[in-house]
Amino acid sequence: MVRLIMHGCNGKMGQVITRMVKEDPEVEIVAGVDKYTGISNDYPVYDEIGKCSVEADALIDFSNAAAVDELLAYCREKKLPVVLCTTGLSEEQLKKVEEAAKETAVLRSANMSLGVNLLMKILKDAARVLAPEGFDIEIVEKHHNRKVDAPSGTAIALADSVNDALDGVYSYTYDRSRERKARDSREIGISAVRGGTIVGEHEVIFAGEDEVIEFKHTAYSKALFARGAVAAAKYLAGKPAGRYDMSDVIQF
Ligand SMILES: NC(=O)c1ccc[n+]([C@@H]2O[C@H](COP(=O)([O-])OP(=O)(O)OC[C@H]3O[C@@H](n4cnc5c(N)ncnc54)[C@H](O)[C@@H]3O)[C@@H](O)[C@H]2O)c1
Ligand SMILES: O=C(O)C1=N[C@H](C(=O)O)CCC1
Repeated sequence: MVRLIMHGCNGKMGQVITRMVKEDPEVEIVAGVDKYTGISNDYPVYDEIGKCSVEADALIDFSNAAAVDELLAYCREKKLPVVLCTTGLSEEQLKKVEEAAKETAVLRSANMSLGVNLLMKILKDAARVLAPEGFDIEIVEKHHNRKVDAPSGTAIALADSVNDALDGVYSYTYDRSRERKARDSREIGISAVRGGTIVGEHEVIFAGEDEVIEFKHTAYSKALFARGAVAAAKYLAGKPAGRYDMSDVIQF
């Protein structure tokens, strides 16, 4: 049995995971952490990570970027493997993720779904063929009206995946309204749409002369991300310190 701490347990993802884990005989949530304590769960809930002294094998985090520094310090100190799913982390926080991974197992992924992780792999091949042929690359993402970070972590991860395949020479453009000039050939445009209850859509567009190729992933339910996060926690429990990602968990 893998014992989990659910960080952000009373948020949307935390509650989807809470329900999912009840049906899974291989995992158990032994404690939750959330600064909002107005929901009753069948495990103890602490309003700050530092107050939780419950023994666990792994921690899943779906919270808020502002909570991540304290969380990383906790996981480092306890040598607790952490599945970090919160998006919108700053450059400084990403460095702290690397530091934490020297002392405990850290799996950070902006998107826990099979489809997006496969898409990242496929995009590398597409980019290597299409970019030298002059195709422009644009990413459009759509999410629900409660999302606080933009662009999505997934959109940035998709752009990084493409850029890695192109020797990292592309820059990212998030806003075209400030300058009146045509796009540079070595840029990836990233646009964010927010509205209603859209769970998550990502389109990567390669636009060339007289032809356009589009790759699209649509998430229809948050259960998709929850399944990936629980699988990641099972994988990470007992692993040595280091950086892991979803390609370690998902066998393509
Ligand atoms: N990696 C993925 O596949 C994936 C999928 C969905 C969402 N996300 C990301 O996960 C995060 C959470 O998403 P959500 O839809 O569940 O959001 P949400 O706002 O519904 O839930 C976040 C929860 O975290 C709690 N929280 C905030 N600050 C806290 C703190 N300091 N300590 C403890 N708890 C704190 C909030 O009270 C809230 O209950 C976002 O960053 C989102 O982008 C990632
Ligand atoms: O609902 C969210 O918030 C999501 N966030 C992730 C992101 O920023 O990429 C993954 C999709 C859902």
